[in-house]
Amino acid sequence: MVVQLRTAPQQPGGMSEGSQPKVEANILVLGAEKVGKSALTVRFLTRRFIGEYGDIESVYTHNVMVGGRDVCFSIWDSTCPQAAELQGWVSEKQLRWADGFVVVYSICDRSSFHLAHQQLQRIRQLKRRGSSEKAPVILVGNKRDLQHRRAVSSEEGRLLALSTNSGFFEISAAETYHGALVVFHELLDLVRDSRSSGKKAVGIRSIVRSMSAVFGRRRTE
Ligand SMILES: Nc1nc2c(ncn2[C@@H]2O[C@H](COP(=O)(O)OP(=O)(O)OP(=O)(O)O)[C@@H](O)[C@H]2O)c(=O)[nH]1
Repeated sequence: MVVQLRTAPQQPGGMSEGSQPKVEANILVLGAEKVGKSALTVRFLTRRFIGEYGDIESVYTHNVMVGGRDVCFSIWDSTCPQAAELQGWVSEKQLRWADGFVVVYSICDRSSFHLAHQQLQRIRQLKRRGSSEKAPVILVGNKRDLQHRRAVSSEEGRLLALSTNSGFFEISAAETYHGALVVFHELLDLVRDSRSSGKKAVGIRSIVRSMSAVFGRRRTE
């Protein structure tokens, strides 16, 4: 079951105050069990770290101003399947729903890093509908405050992000709000970039289509 939660009242209509269209972004938060997916999400939504979180899968709707633009985030805080053979799995439904992905591992848990790798590969296999662009992804190494229990080096995280064309941050959802903020804002930038390059590609495709339609017609005349 996925619960829908709203953290701030939504404005009616799709336009923000300055008559700029509202930006909407569906963000899927993935990762192994207990890596801090909910802690990261709740930190971003409320600025708070509450320590213990339920294991109910939730989609939060959150309206916020980013760089003067009205943004509506829908954030799906997913749960990791219990069965070992399903753990790297990301469903078709999730992949199609999301405009961008946050893949979280714990720097203290090497198996969560392996799982993050599998999930990144699965996301990368997806050819996005209507776009040749890669899906925007941020890889997050969480629990940076637990340096004495570190099992995954920053370098390994950075290399994995580089090899999968993802952004990368190490953060502590427990210690600061800033890390969570940067993750979601950076991902929003990537989503917007990918949409505008998608539009350019569609624009070029439609020019090519019109030209071939014209030439095609001439050939048959
Ligand atoms: N020290 C430390 N603990 C953290 C941090 N983030 C989360 N935790 C703790 O890690 C545990 C799991 O956090 P959750 O946010 O519930 O993790 P999750 O990935 O959503 O868990 P599931 O949905 O049950 O898989 C909790 O006890 C949190 O308090 C962090 O940055 N540092």
